[in-house]
Amino acid sequence: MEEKLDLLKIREQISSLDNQLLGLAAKRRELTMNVAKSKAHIIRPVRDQQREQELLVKLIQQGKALGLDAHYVTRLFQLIIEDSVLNQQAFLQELKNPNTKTPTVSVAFLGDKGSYSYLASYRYFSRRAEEIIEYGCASFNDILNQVESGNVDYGMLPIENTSSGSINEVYDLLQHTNLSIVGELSQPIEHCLLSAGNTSLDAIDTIYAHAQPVQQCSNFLNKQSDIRIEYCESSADAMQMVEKLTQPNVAVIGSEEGGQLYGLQALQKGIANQEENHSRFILVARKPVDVAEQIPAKTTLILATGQAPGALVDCLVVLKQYDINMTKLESRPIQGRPWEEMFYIDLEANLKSIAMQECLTKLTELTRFIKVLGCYPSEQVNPTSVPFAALHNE
Ligand SMILES: C=C(O[C@@H]1C=C(C(=O)O)C=C[C@H]1O)C(=O)O
Repeated sequence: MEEKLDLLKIREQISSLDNQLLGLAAKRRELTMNVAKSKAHIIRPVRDQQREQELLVKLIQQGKALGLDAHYVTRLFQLIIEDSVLNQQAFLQELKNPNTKTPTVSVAFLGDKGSYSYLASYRYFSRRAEEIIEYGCASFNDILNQVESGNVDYGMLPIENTSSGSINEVYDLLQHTNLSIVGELSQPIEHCLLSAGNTSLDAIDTIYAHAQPVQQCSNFLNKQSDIRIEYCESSADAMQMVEKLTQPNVAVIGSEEGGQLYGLQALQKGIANQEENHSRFILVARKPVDVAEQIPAKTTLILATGQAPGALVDCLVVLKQYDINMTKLESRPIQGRPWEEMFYIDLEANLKSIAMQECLTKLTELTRFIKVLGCYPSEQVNPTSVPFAALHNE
């Protein structure tokens, strides 16, 4: 009895401390927003990795004195710093594009509540809007139509995945749209096998899923004998189906978080081929945005070269001349022109920079067709590493 009372008391103390930690995290966030305001005036980059490293080394030392291990302190503060950087970026981006700041945004995404695109939309706008008007669509094409027609403000589209690669259908649609890419988001995709009610993996003979998760979980699926795959238009459709059927022999591939919206439970977690399974999403809108100078920017181009030897190399040499790093190069066939390719290129550059403008002029001379799909803030915040000595007591 005494032990039980003690447990309650200790838990109360823990909860009270957790609440204080949250209060401190909120205060820290407020201070970093003041830092962002100062950077807006003096035009300094949001990221200062030297300051981050100094901060981490000091915190590791202070943590050690309190009995906290170096890896724990590092991970904790890398997460806090990532949040700080992304919030500062969102703030400066709004300052640069005041017309895009609205408390309510309407977003088109694939599927219904609980789809991966739905979760990505909420995550992206959590720092940027107070309310989302959801617009679930049946296809990628429909998402673009909804934005193009002015029915919704934004469209969220998956573009690539660390297991299954590029999403070709989205690349092909981008060739013909007038929309601009205005943002990106990388989201961990944690596939689970979900079911309605009590059942076991052995009892499952039918799995409902979208084609992308099926590809990304092929190793797990190949190991299951006598399983039938029922393809659905989105993971949300698949989850709705399994919720409706409520049978012990059916399951669905989806996220645990999304499955909760349909009362589904995880029979098995982490079923993707790669443990680190991430998808990159792009956000499209009718008007392009300018990226604040303090933020690392990406520019996406599509271009077609002539059929001459080394034509693509000539374009890449121009990038080298202007010291512009390319983070992705993808090629897709051009409809009606057999064996000719359209190249999609992601560059680490701000479209408004002198280097990028000069580079574009040169590329235009070298290509048959060139179009800027958009310039947007890079959301990739690679954690600052700490020196080996700081981590290992030296
Ligand atoms: C808050 C700042 O901006 C960024 C975030 C940091 C943080 O959250 O501690 C540290 C350095 C910068 O990368 C700053 O420059 O001080």
